[in-house]
Amino acid sequence: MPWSACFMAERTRGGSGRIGGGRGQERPGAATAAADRSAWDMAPGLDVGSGTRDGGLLNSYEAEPDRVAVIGSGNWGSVAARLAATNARRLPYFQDEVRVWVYEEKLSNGELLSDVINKTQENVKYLPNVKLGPNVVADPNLETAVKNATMLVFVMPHQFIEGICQKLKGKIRPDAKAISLIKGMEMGDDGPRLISREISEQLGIDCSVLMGANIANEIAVEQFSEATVGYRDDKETADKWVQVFGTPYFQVTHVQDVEGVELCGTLKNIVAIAAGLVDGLGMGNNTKAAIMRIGLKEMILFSKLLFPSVQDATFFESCGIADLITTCLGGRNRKVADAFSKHGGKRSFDELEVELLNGQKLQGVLTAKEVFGLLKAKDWEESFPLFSTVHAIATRHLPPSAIVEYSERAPRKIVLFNLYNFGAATSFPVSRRSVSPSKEERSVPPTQMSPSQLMEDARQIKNSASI
Ligand SMILES: NC(=O)c1ccc[n+]([C@@H]2O[C@H](COP(=O)([O-])OP(=O)(O)OC[C@H]3O[C@@H](n4cnc5c(N)ncnc54)[C@H](O)[C@@H]3O)[C@@H](O)[C@H]2O)c1
Ligand SMILES: O=P(O)(O)OC[C@H](O)CO
Repeated sequence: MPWSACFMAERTRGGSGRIGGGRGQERPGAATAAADRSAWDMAPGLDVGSGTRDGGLLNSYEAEPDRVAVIGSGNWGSVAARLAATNARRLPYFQDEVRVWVYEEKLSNGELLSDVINKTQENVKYLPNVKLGPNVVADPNLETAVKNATMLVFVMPHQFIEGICQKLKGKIRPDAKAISLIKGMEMGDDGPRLISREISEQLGIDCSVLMGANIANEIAVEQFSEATVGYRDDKETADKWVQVFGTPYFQVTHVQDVEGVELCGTLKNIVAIAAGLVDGLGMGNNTKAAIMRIGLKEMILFSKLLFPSVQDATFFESCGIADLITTCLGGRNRKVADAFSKHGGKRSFDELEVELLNGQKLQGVLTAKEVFGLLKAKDWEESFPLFSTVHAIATRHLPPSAIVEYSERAPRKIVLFNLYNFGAATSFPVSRRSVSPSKEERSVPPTQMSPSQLMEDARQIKNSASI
C-alpha cells in the first residue's frame, strides 16, 4: 500500500483525525544510529496519527517531555517498545530513553536476558533478529523501570497483571497515564474485570487500551498494520498514545469505547482457539469462516451484555473484525489449538504451549475459562455455544470435533450441566439426555446488563440453538 494513500486517509471515528500534516520533527540531540533506523525513522517532516496537528500536542509538552516506560518484554512487548522508541527518538515531546521492564530470566548460555538486550539491542528470546533501537533500556527492576515515567505501557500475559500492579503501588507518578496492550480479562469475586479497569483501580490512574490486528512479528518487520486505541473520556491522552505508537506502517486511530475495544481483543482469542481446532481437524475455509461468524456474534452479544455502552462500529475497527481474522489465520492461539486437535485432545494445551511457543503465552484458554465462569453464573451458556464449547474442549470434557458438532446448534446445557453439576464427563461422546436446569439457573441476567433488545437477540440465538 503506498504511504501516500495512508497519509490522505481520514482516520478517526468521532474525532478530527487526519494522517499527515507535516509537523513532525526530529528531536534535537536524539540518539541516532542510522543502521538501526527504518525509512520512517529517517523521515522528519512526516507525522502520523489522529492527534492535534498544529502545535497542540507540542505546546502541551513544552514544560516537560513525556517519558514512556514499557512494562513487559515478550513478543508484543518488544515490538511495542520498538515503536515507542522510534517515536521517542524523533518527536520532541518525548524523552529519548524508553525503559522496558524485563521479567528476568537466564538464557541457555547462562546470560541474563536484560543484559543481552542492553548489549545487542535485541530481545533474543522473544523477538530474535530485530533491533529494538538504541534508546531502549532493558531494566529487570520494576521500580527503576517506571521511575519518573509519565506514560506507562502495560503489555504482558494477563495472568500476571494483578501481581505487577500490587508491586507498582506507590512507585509510579500519580499523574501518569496508562495504556494496556493486554488481551485478556480477570474474574474477581465481584464478577468480571477488564485489565484496564484493574490497572486503573489498583493504581488510581487513567488507563486506555490499544488493540488490533497485530501479530507482533509482522509489525516488527514493518509490514502495514492498523490498531485501535480505546479511551474513556480523555481524548487528549488518546491523541498522545497515537503519537507514541503510530508510524506509517502502523496506523493507529482512536475511538471513545474503551470497553468495546478491550473486549474485542480479549474475546477474539477464544474464537482463535475454535479456528485452530477446525484447522487441526482438517476442515476447510468454509468451516473456519463459519466459526469466525458465530464467534463474532458471540463477541458482540457478550460485550453488550456486559457493557451496554459498547458501540457496534467498534467491531468494524482494527480491534474487531480485523483482529479476529488475523488471529484465526496466523496467531499463537490458533497454532496451539491446531496441534491440540491434531493430537485428538490427548495432550494438554499447557504442554503444547511450552513445546511450541518457547516461553510465549496463550491467552485464549484462560480467557475461555474466565468467560465461561460468567456464562455459568448468569445462565447464559445456551446463548454462547461456541465460547462454552471451546472451554469444554480445552478442559478435555469434549473432544476437539465437538467444536463443529455443538457450535450454535446443540444442547450446550446438557454438556455443561453435566460438567459442573455431576462432575466432569469422563468419556466421549457426551450424552444428549435432556437435563432441565433449575429455576435459579433459568433466572434472567441482571437488568443493568440486559437491555431488552439484547436479551431478545440472546433469546433468538437460544431458540435457534435448541433441538
Ligand atoms: N505477540 C503478539 O503477537 C501479540 C499481539 C497483540 C497483543 N498481544 C498481547 O500482549 C500481551 C503480552 O503478550 P506478549 O506477546 O508480549 O508476551 P509473550 O507471550 O511473548 O511472552 C510472555 C512474557 O511473559 C513474561 N513472564 C513469564 N512469567 C512471568 C511472570 N511470572 N510475571 C511477569 N511476566 C512473566 C515473559 O518474560 C515474557 O515476557 C498478551 O495479552 C497478548 O495477548 C500479543
Ligand atoms: O498470537 P495470538 O493468538 O496471541 O494473537 C496475537 C494478536 O493478538 C493478534 O492481534
